Amino acid sequence: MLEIEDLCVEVAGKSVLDGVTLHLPPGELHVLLGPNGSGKSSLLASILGLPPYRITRGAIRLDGVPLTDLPLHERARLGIGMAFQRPPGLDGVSVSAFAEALGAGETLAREAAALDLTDFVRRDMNVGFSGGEIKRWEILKLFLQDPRLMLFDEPESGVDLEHVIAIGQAIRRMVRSPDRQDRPRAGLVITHTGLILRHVAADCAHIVRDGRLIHSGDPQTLFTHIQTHGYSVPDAA
Ligand SMILES: Nc1ncnc2c1ncn2[C@@H]1O[C@H](COP(=O)(O)OP(=O)(O)OP(=O)(O)O)[C@@H](O)[C@H]1O
Repeated sequence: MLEIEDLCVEVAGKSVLDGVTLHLPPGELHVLLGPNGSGKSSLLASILGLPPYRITRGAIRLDGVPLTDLPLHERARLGIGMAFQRPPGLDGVSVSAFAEALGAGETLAREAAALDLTDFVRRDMNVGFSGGEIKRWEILKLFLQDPRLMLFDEPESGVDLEHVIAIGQAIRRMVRSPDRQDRPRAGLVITHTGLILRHVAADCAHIVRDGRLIHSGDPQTLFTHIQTHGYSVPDAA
């Protein structure tokens, strides 16, 4: 599904990713762990094609299709979607109008209830939403967009414990189910707190440090290791 090979990325003249290789098979959910400023969000932004991240070496492929020269809108058309950490408010674009434009009215009714957002459907997207409400809406937005490759930037940060369960279950439901064309999905989740790990049944975790992917392994084992030893390579700890 997603293949990242030897990826090097610069932003504002500074190297933020240095030789990252990561393979995400169809149907799987992987987790990115790492200290602040290590390059996790830069990796998601580079997959989606957000400016100002500049790929200087390496490749990103979705089902064998090279992405590195494609603009953001073409990557979105190929089926890449992201739940953003700090999305802007969109005055004049209501949640229900957005869903209708995507032909996803039924999905909105069903998933808004699951994410406790039923009362939000007439409101403008992210306008006046609290921090936790934004996080839930970003998950619901992905249900409406129906991407194949789902990127989640800290989906549970600032979310109360009850809604972390709803978000985790929604992520699991989305990633484990096929898209509307019956194709398998895959997901990549950034987490600091690890709370989401209890609910998403991740297949693999990767530690990113100083722009490098330094270790991959079982998510719960790596998270327990980090809580005790920090973001070191487990074998060397
Ligand atoms: N637009 C930008 N301009 C300048 N520096 C940037 C820009 N975007 C990212 N960086 C820098 O790149 C480095 C990696 O940032 P990134 O957001 O990818 O880290 P992160 O691992 O997601 O961190 P956190 O856990 O704090 O969210 C940081 O030092 C950051 O300041």
